[in-house]
Amino acid sequence: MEEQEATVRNINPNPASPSDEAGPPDASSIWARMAWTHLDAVRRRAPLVQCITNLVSMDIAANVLLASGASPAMIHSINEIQDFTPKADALYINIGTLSAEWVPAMQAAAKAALEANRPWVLDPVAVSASSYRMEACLELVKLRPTVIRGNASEILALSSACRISGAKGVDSAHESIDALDAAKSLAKSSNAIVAVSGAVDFVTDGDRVISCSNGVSMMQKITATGCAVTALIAAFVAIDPWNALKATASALAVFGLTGELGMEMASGPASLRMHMVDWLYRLNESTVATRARLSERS
Ligand SMILES: Nc1ncnc2c1ncn2[C@@H]1O[C@H](COP(=O)(O)OP(=O)(O)OP(=O)(O)O)[C@@H](O)[C@H]1O
Ligand SMILES: Cc1ncsc1CCO
Ligand SMILES: [Mg+2]
Repeated sequence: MEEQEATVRNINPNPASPSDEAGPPDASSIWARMAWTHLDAVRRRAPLVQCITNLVSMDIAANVLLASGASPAMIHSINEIQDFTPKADALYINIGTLSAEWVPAMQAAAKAALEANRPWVLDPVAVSASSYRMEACLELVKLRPTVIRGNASEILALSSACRISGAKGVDSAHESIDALDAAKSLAKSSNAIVAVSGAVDFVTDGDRVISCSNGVSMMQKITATGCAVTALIAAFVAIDPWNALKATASALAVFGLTGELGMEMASGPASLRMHMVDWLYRLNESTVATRARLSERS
C-alpha cells in the first residue's frame, strides 16, 4: 500500500513549468499531460493484470495490454484464483461469453481482489441479453468493482437493472450522452467509477464527469475494442488505484488516440486493429500531450 500511495503522488501532473514562456497551460493540456503520465507509469511498472474475459476478446485484450507495457494473464479457472489473484496488480472481469462454469470463478476472483486490496474492473457486455446475465452482473456489482466500463446501452440497462434496454446484442443502440445520467446514478449506487464509451466517452464518480473525445467510429467495426479498452483501464487503475476516475479517463484517451493515429494508415477494421496496437506501443509524450482530448464537464 505504501508503494501505491507513493505512486499517487508521482502521478499528479505538475501543471505549471517555470520555464514555460507561453504561460500556464490550459485545463485541457493538464488533462492530456496526465494521460501521458499514466501511460508512462504503466510502461515503467508493467502492472500484472489478471483477465477473466470473453473468448472473442482474449487476443486483442492481451495484445493491447502488452503493447501498453502491462503484463496480461488470462487466468480464469476457479482452481487458480486463490493462488493467483492476490499476486495481480489489478483484475479485469468481462461477462461477454458468460458460462455457468465461469460465474463462480468471477465471483471468487472479485472477492480475492477485494481482500487483497487490489482494484478490479467490470465490463458488463450485453448485460441485457438475458436475465441470467443481468443477475450474474448484479452479483458482481455487489462485490464493489473499482470501475465499470460499458457502452451506452449496457450502462443504461445495468443502471436501471431492467432486462430490455433496446440493445440487440453486444453493440450499443444508444449515444453515450443518453447514458450519462444513468452512469452517474450507477456510480452512486455501486460506489464505482463508471465509464460510458461512444463518440464521446464519459467517466464519472457520480458527481464529477470527465469527457474524452478521442477515437474514430471505425473502432466499432473491430470486435472487442470496448473489451480491450476496459483491459487497458485495469492497467491504468493498477498504477493509480486511488485516482480511478482520472486513470480511467487517461486510458480511454490513450486508446482513442491510437484509433485516430491508426486510422491515418488503415484501410479497414483489420488494419486499424493492427495499427492501433502498434501506436499504443509507439506513443510518445509530445503526441499524447498535444492530442489527448480530455475535459471536465461543469
Ligand atoms: N462513434 C465513435 N466515434 C469515435 N470513437 C468511438 C465511437 N464509438 C466507440 N468509440 C470508441 O471505441 C471504443 C469501444 O467503444 P464501444 O462503445 O464501441 O465499446 P463496446 O460496444 O463495449 O465494444 P465491444 O463490445 O465490441 O468490445 C472506445 O474506445 C470508444 O471511445
Ligand atoms: C461479439 C461478442 N459476443 C460476445 S462477447 C463479444 C465481443 C464484443 O463484446
Ligand atoms: Mg462491450
